[in-house]
Amino acid sequence: MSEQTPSPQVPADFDTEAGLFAHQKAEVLIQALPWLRRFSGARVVIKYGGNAMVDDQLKRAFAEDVLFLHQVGLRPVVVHGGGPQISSMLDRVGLESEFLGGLRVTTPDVMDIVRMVLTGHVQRELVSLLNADVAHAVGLSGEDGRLLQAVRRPALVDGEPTDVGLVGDVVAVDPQAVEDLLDVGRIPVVSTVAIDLDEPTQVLNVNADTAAAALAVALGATKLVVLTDVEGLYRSWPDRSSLISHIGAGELEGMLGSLQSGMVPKMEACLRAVRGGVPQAHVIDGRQPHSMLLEIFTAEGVGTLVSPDEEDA
Ligand SMILES: Nc1ncnc2c1ncn2[C@@H]1O[C@H](COP(=O)(O)OP(=O)(O)O)[C@@H](O)[C@H]1O
Ligand SMILES: CC(=O)N[C@@H](CCC(=O)OP(=O)(O)O)C(=O)O
Repeated sequence: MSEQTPSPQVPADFDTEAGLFAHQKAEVLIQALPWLRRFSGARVVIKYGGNAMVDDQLKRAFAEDVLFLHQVGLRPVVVHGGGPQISSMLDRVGLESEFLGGLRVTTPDVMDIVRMVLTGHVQRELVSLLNADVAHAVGLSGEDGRLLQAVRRPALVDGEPTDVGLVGDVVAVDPQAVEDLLDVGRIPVVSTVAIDLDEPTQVLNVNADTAAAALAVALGATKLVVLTDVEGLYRSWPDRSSLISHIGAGELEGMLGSLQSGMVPKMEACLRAVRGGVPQAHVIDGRQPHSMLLEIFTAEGVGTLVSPDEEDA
């Protein structure tokens, strides 16, 4: 039997898996250098939405990106969602999933499931993926060290405040538990279950986007990156030609009233972050493998960048 030889059409310095020549690989690395310098030591809060956790391969690519950031000297903090995962578990146990004004109606039974799915399932899975080779990641809930403190809030339905049960707004953050982990080189993975400031043994269900923004502000993060299941913010959703690559806080504030569904808390979160002193907030497509690396290490970036207006800066 004759030995297999590489096809003569493929040059020796071409990596077919990467689709790059050796000199192109070197170029990619060189181009990343200014960004590596700029973000060395920077805290980056990454919000990983439940809708972006589409399949195992994408989740692994997400973990690789976080580990890459950590390895090259950034300090990533992962805040995860899990809305679809909560809905699916509620369905399995025969409880209803109801949303009012974008917030889940959260009875005590639903709250038990929210806490169980976020801290016991989604967080554990992400921590395991991040620790597959080296033990860097540690999971915590907003309850730990009173990290996320919330007060109960109603939903707005046709402008009317409507009770949605055990749902809160994060009004205060004690970032010490996260700081402690960062100080010893860990990657914190945060589930967004908050404590009720008015009744500290009670827990509240909070939107993961707004919790991530509050944490980014409290940590003095350099960036908030929100991964979701669209390319970014569209000016006239669902017109795919209307993707906004850069928007200032003032203009975004003017747009908030016209946004729909999941984009409302996401863009409110970006606004809250930049108005709270985070220099850049991004919404990027979590369905694209390695979108986070493209956003952080290329001049073009990807998705939608929200920056503070001059007066906020
Ligand atoms: N202007 C807009 N631009 C982009 N997406 C929008 C817009 N308005 C509404 N959406 C919807 O918001 C969704 C993202 O929010 P959501 O489903 O809550 O994501 P996640 O689970 O990642 O938090 C998109 O998939 C899209 O259907
Ligand atoms: C109050 C409220 O609605 N909380 C959300 C929390 C999870 C979340 O925000 O997850 P995503 O980021 O995947 O949307 C919920 O129960 O679905």
